[in-house]
Amino acid sequence: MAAGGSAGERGRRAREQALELARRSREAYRLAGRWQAAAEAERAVAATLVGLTAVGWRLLVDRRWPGTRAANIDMILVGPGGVFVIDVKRWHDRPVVGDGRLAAGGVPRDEEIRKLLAMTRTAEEEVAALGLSPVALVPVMAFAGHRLDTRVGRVRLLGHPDLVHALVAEPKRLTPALVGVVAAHLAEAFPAYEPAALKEGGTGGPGLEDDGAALFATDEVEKAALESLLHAPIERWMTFLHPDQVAVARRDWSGPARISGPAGTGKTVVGLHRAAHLAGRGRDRVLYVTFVNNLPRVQRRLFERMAGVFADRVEFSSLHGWATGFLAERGAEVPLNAARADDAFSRAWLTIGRGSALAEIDPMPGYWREEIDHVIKGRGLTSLEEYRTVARHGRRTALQPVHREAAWLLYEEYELLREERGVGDFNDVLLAALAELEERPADPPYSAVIVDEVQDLTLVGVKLLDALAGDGPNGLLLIGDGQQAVYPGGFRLADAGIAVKGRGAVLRTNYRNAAAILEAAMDLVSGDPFDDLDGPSPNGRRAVDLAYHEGRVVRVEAADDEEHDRRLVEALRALADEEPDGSGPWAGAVVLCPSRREIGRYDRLLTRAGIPVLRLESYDGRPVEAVKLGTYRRAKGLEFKHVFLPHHDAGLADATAADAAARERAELARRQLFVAMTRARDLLWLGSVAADGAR
Ligand SMILES: Nc1ncnc2c1ncn2[C@@H]1O[C@H](COP(=O)(O)OP(=O)(O)OP(=O)(O)O)[C@@H](O)[C@H]1O
Repeated sequence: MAAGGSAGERGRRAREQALELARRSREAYRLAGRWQAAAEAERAVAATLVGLTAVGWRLLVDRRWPGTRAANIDMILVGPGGVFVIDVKRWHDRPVVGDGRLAAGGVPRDEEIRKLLAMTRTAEEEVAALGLSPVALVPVMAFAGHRLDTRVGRVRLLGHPDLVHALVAEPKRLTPALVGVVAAHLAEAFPAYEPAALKEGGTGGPGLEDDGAALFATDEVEKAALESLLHAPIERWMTFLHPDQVAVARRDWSGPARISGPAGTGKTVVGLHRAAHLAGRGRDRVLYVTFVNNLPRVQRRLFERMAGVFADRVEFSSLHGWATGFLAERGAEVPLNAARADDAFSRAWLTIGRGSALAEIDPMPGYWREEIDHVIKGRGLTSLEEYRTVARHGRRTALQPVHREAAWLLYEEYELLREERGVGDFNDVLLAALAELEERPADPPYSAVIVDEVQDLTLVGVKLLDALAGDGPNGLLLIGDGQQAVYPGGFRLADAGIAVKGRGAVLRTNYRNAAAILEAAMDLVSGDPFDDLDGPSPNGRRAVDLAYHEGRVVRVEAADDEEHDRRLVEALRALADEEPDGSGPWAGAVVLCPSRREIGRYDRLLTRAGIPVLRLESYDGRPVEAVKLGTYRRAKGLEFKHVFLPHHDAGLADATAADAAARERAELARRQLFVAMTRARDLLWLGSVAADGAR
């Protein structure tokens, strides 16, 4: 067929489509005219919005607000961008927003905002049963006779002429099928208003000039719909969760609360939705804290995509980052210098530790450094008397009084040498922040503090965040899983004086890992008891449901290091053939190593092989066409499509060791490897070298 012929055909189809849209819009406009009860302004707005129904949106007009006798919701519009709860205003005076408040003609109009938010919450409750998160609902105040595009908190304020463009430009959340489902559900929950109860409105249909307006609206709809195609759809969980997850995200807790559950069960996802929910309710900010440094960056980015409107109300920070900033504000900085503090410890070990009773239990200094970091300083102990009797949760060695005395002496020597050097360690930062906060509360306070990966915090860290949040309703939320603790030595919430009884939720469906991957990871730790903040758990085999998806575990046993590394590079290169969607072979891949020592080696190996590398320290969750590289600890809370663990079993060598310190080390190594393995969604590559060929 000649080219001109097909262009002619396309032109004919475009004209037909335009005519169809114009016809539907005119019909819709006539229909709008029949809403006798609606005020003129509402009809005009409805007539504009109804044009969107030609491109798959659903519009519900003048609906009853359940639970009230006379109140109505002007409009509920459901489209790709979510659910818009619309209140139409015809104000003579121009609406003005200042300092987060709405006014017109010098009169505050906050009450109108409050009413619209209450309506939106009712709609939220209704769609929560479908698993729709509150972030997908947008309260909109539409102003007839004004031009406007701004916000008060989560409420969008739009002039009538600005409506369509703004609503269509919202990022896509719902597929056409979901639009239908959600709209049908809302139509049932919010029945059409009974005519008897309606106020009198205009009677006639639109005049001729209005017909023109309707045609213009159609053009606008087409243009806006086209523009919306430019917005990539965001992930499903950013809008739809399991209804139980939505319930947890929206739950009212009368005091500190806790979300737990095994790896990959959506704890962070629920935490992020809860942050959005709480940010939408109050004027104060929400603090979202984790232990790992780079995780807040990734979480902030996810949150911005999921609930951008609240981005300035939720602060994402690492615990130490927050504490450092707080101390700086107070002019009470701690001269943190980890390297010089390490040096102070090494000296203390040489002079006091090495020759003491401690060497009977573990002759290596690492164990005792952890004892100081996680038990003595981590719990904020201030006297040997306290240390003598403290329960060392999570540590497997039984210390006799002589060992506790020796450990305390080592601690005192370390403190002395550290202070002589005029430097602080990470614990000093938290201790100073806690002391500062106890003396003078933070101002302005946060309405809520959400702590993710709480199992990795020290007792002092948790006390600090508890002091910051207070014990009011919905103030403190602790999210975590003791099975994934990657640091030794834990605590019980009771030690921090935090009571969460009756305020807990446990998530049990793993949405991340393919079955084979989860099975392999679970096998590794199923025999290990672990501590889970409110008490010990006898073994590591836990009941988890799986949201099915395909994936595999590849085990490679090489004869020597050289072969091992060669096969790693081959496996990474092979990804290039497996990515049919053109997203690039390496964007979803990570190579993880047990400690920093191995990182340089793999960086060089991959770079030499021409594979681009991005260290996890610099990763912020954005898709980058490079293999990510980092330690098991750095990978906390993250997930990747393909996870490669070279020499994955090298650290498990003393798994059968007889003495308690070695057993504890082996247990910790298994837990760290477990965390690394459960980062994998579709492919887990486990490299090892036959015993006689190992490095
Ligand atoms: N309702 C859901 N529907 C689909 N996917 C979901 C749902 N909830 C969570 N997910 C997916 O499960 C993955 C794991 O979620 P998340 O990271 O919140 O789990 P987690 O419990 O915090 O994991 P971990 O403790 O291992 O860090 C997320 O990538 C998300 O894509």
